[in-house]
Order: sequence, then structure tokens, then C-alpha cells
Amino acid sequence: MRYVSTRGNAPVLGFSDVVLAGLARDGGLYVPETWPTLDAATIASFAGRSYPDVAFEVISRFVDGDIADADLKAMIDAAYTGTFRHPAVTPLVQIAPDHFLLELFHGPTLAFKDVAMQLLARLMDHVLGRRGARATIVGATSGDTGGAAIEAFRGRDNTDIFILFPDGRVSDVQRRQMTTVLDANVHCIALQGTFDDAQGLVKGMFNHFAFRDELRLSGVNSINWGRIAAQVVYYFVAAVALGAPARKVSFTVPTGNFGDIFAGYVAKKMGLPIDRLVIATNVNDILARTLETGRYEATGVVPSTSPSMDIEVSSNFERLVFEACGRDAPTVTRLMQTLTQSGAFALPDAAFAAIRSEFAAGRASVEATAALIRRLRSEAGYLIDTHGGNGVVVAEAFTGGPVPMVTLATAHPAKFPDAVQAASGERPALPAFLGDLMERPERMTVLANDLAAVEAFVRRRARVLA
Ligand SMILES: Cc1ncc(COP(=O)(O)O)c(C=O)c1O
Ligand SMILES: N[C@@H](CCOP(=O)(O)O)C(=O)O
Repeated sequence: MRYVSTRGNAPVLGFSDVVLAGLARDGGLYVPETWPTLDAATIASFAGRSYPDVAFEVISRFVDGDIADADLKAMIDAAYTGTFRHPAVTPLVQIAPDHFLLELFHGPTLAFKDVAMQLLARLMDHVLGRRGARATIVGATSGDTGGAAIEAFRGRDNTDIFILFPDGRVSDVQRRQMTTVLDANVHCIALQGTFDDAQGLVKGMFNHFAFRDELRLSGVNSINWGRIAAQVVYYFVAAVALGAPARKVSFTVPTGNFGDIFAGYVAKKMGLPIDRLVIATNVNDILARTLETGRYEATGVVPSTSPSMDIEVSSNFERLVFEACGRDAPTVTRLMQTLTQSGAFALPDAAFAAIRSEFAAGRASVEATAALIRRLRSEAGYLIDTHGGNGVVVAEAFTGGPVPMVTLATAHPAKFPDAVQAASGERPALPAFLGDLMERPERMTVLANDLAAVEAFVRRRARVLA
């Protein structure tokens, strides 16, 4: 399996190199040259098997021998055995006759990011160890990626990790999950800007080749194909539990950077019979507007009660545009340059039609999500977080037919206690192992939204230069 860039002008790489590369050198994102497929009998055989077993079946199609099967199996087992607080790893919960929640928050930092990050850290460590190399990881977070990455990479000898988060725009729990980890290889940067600014700086560091090569940069955001590959697994696990491949299943995904729902699209490309893929946005609804008008247009991010979805530059949308444009890399390059220059681009007609044939979309206001949280608590006895709540609000417009709907519950409600309490009257408690989180000492550095300042900070701290 080889990987090509969405912009067509970067080296073609194998899986191990793609996992270390993060962003492609032409500014694009790596995707498999062709989609691996699983036939119906193979998908049916997943029924009743453990999460690590299914993960190996799916992920090995993307690794394609680049890492020995025995090593890959061992890393998958270690990632998903004993690290998640539920034996099923990603259990399903029924909230209505035809509506299920896929709980993705049973990992160490209580968000779906743990599912991929627990494996990605092991994969990167393995590849670096094999090469006797070190890397400097830079990542941007709107709240959850950062904590999951720090937890997965803390204390590792081969990597230093620098996480940029928007100062004052993540919840206290999210911030403390990052800033209270005091291992020497962990560096938290409270950026004076938005998540889009943070992501822009990360991409700026990757596109500054002298810096990128000197620091041996790697990325752990969903620009990294390893993240997407690991997230594909739970679509298979959930759909098979509900009767696939004999029965179609729909998914609604709370969306920001488009990585999670793109993983669903990949599962469909691989042969999983997915009926609808529904994009759920909050008030930052650039993707819902794009699905309506064909025009991707930034209007400015507004803080909401679901801060992890407060995103306008939705990185992985580029992977979908690449597919929808018939893998025409020059067109993707032109559209992305237009976005950088003017803050907007118009999808070509055929690409717009292709996207609308695969996806639906909707938005959830802060008020609608608060009402939903209250209703779900009183009617179903279920306390959902604001991000999953956005998903359910949007999903309910698509339920009622013969196809079951699965909404991704992407975070534990205790990550957003104030918003969940304001909506439901109940303050969700952190699990016992995080009981003293609010008392632990914090360490972070506040930096301006300035590439040179961030690069200087990374250069001063990175052990790769020692
Ligand atoms: C809790 C939560 N839900 C949903 C999302 C959106 O996921 P994605 O960025 O993959 O679209 C995020 C951030 O990524 C998140 O942290
Ligand atoms: N919501 C995310 C934003 C980054 O997304 P990623 O999946 O590209 O890492 C976060 O919580 O940080």
C-alpha cells in the first residue's frame, strides 16, 4: 500500500513513513493510492470478535506488511487491552428504538481521540525505535486531541511533544488534562488565538522545511493517516453489531476537523454498507453551509458550549475534496490556495454533487443541544456531553426509517461539567482516577500567535537537537 498526497507533489510513501510524516511536503494530506476492500463474508466474520481482533483485520489492510503482522498485533493488543474502562472498548447504547450512541469516551482522557492515539503512539515509537531515530511532535488542539496525545506520548524517550491550545477556549478539565502532565517530554503552549490559528501554526512549521527537517517534525492531528486508519475500526465494530453487512446502518458524527466522519467514509469505501453519513456541526457551521451551497466560506469562529468543535479550517475536508474531484490534485491545490488567499472556495459542480450524494448535514444551536441534554436525561436517563448532544440533535432529523442510526458520543460529559450541569441540572463527576485533577499543579507557556515565537520555543526545548 502506497500513500499519495492530495496535492500530488510530494513523495509517495509507505505506511511507516506516512505515520511519521504528518503533513505531506506539498502541504497536502496523505491518502492510500487505492482503497482496500473487505468482502461481505469478511465483514460478517467480525461478529462476536474482540475489538483488537477487528482492529487488526482493518488496520493491517492499511499497513500492508510495512510492519510485521506479529508486531502490529502486539501493538493493537496493548493499545486496547486494559487501557479502556469498558471491555467492548467502544460500546453501543440504545436511546430510541432505531437510534444508538457509540460511546467513544472510555479511554484514559475521556474522548474519542484516545482510540487512535493509544495505537498511534505505539506505532510511532516502534518505527522510530526500528530506525534508531527521534522525533518532535507538534499538534494543535481545540481540547481533546492534546490531552489524548500527551497521555499517549508522555515519558517516551523517542519523542518530545508540543501541543498548542487556544488560551481560554478549552474547558478547565481539558486544559488540566494537558497542563498537569509534568513529564519532561511534554510541552503545553497556551496560544493567544483560536484553534484555527493553532492549526495554522502547526502547518506553518511543517511547511518551513529547514525547521521541519532540523527538528524532525511529526504530527498527531488527524492530518496523520495513522489517526484515520485507527478510527475506521469502530465504524465496522458498530455496524456489524447492528447487523451489517446484511443490514445497512447510518452514522451521525459531531464534526470539526472532519477526521472522524472521514474515517466513516473510508469504512464505506472499504465495503461497509453505510446508508447515510450525517455531518453534525455546532454554530460554527461551515460544513453544513458548504453542503447547502457548494461554497466553503469562513466567517469567523464563535465560542460555543462544544469547544472542541469550534473549528472553521476543517483539515480533512481536503481529503474528501480530493476524492470528490476524481483525485485531481491540481484542482485541489488550486482550491486550497484560494482558501488561504481569500478565506473561501467554490466546489466544482461535479464535486459538489458527489459530496451531496454521500453526505447529509445539519447544525445544532447551543439552545437546542442544551434542551436535548435535558430531555435525554429525563426521558432515557442518559447524560450526554455537548458534542455528542450536537450529534443527537442533528441525527433526530434523519431517524424514523428502517435503517438504524448510530450517533458518535465523542466525549464524556465530565469534560464539560459546567455546560452539562447548566443544561441538565446534574453535574457529571470525573471518574475516580481523575478525582484530584483540579488540585494537580499545572505547567504551560503562554505564547502569541506568531510562527517565529512558537518555533523558537520548540527549538529551545526539543531534545532531538541535544
Ligand atoms: C469531543 C469532540 N467531538 C467531536 C470532534 C470533531 O471531530 P473531528 O475533528 O474529527 O471532526 C472533536 C474534535 O475533533 C472532539 O474533540
Ligand atoms: N477537536 C479536536 C481538533 C483537532 O482535531 P484532530 O482530530 O485533527 O486532531 C481537538 O479536540 O483537539
